[in-house]
Amino acid sequence: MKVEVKDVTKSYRSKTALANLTVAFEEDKIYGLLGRNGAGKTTLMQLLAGYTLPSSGEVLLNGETPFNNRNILKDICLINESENFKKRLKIKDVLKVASLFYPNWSQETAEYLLKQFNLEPNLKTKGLSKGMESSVGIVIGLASRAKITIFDEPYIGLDASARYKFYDILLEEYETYPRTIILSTHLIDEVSNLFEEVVILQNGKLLLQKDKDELVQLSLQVSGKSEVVDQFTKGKNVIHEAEIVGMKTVQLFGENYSSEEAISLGLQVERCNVQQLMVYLTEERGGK
Ligand SMILES: Nc1ncnc2c1ncn2[C@@H]1O[C@H](COP(=O)(O)OP(=O)(O)OP(=O)(O)O)[C@@H](O)[C@H]1O
Repeated sequence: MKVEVKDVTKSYRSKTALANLTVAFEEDKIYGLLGRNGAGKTTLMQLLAGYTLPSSGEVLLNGETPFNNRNILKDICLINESENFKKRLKIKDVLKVASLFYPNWSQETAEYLLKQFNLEPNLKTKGLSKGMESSVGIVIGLASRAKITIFDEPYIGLDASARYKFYDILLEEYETYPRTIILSTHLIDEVSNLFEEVVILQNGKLLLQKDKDELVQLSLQVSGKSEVVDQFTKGKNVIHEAEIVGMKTVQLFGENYSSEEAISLGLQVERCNVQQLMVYLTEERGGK
């Protein structure tokens, strides 16, 4: 399913959450949707899932607007950080309701995942811990097999081992039944291995959209004696630097910087990771 966001602005009274945003998502890819607090990620995901309408511009899924469009919404599943299940229902009833909504629903996957997350289907959702609620959301998201599955910080309250279980199962599921997965997260280090493409929002605008490996290849981190580092980085696009007692570490971004020259100068060289790039590229001091 083709996802196009065309020149979308979304305002809440005086606040502009998204400003003339144009971005597209391809079929069957895992996207990392990243950005600082308030960058507009949740707003974008809610627009994609038809929860709300843009103030201007268009959100199109296979050429149709998702808002109030059952034909399209059956293929989109958005799991939020705070899923509000009807408290009277048992877990199995919540899953039943979801299964009626999503035509590709896999009951087998749902049952497998319940076991993986140690969820007893007869438990009422009323008494669930935060982590268990998150697990139910994850079960729904994965078992829906919706063509577009969106997770907005889905693991609040999940401990590290449950989160790693989620990442493993997500990848397994994706390999068996490819779909478009959009993952918004602040735990970038944990999740970035899953991303094929990275979309970074900043102040409601698109800062960059790139293949994850290409993104990392465009970066270079060099460390060593300050004067040698300065000699190497002169004229290059520095996105961050830190200096302690005559030693400097500098991150560069924007070109396929050759590591050979830096190594020949005796500098230590490595690529930046996605988390570093998100943080440094969105620093308000304009990158420097
Ligand atoms: N319902 C709303 N009413 C008023 N302002 C809102 C509303 N929803 C979002 N905003 C504002 O729009 C901006 C973008 O918010 P959004 O939740 O989309 O960002 P985000 O990137 O998901 O942030 P976070 O990482 O903190 O969850 C923020 O300034 C937020 O305060």
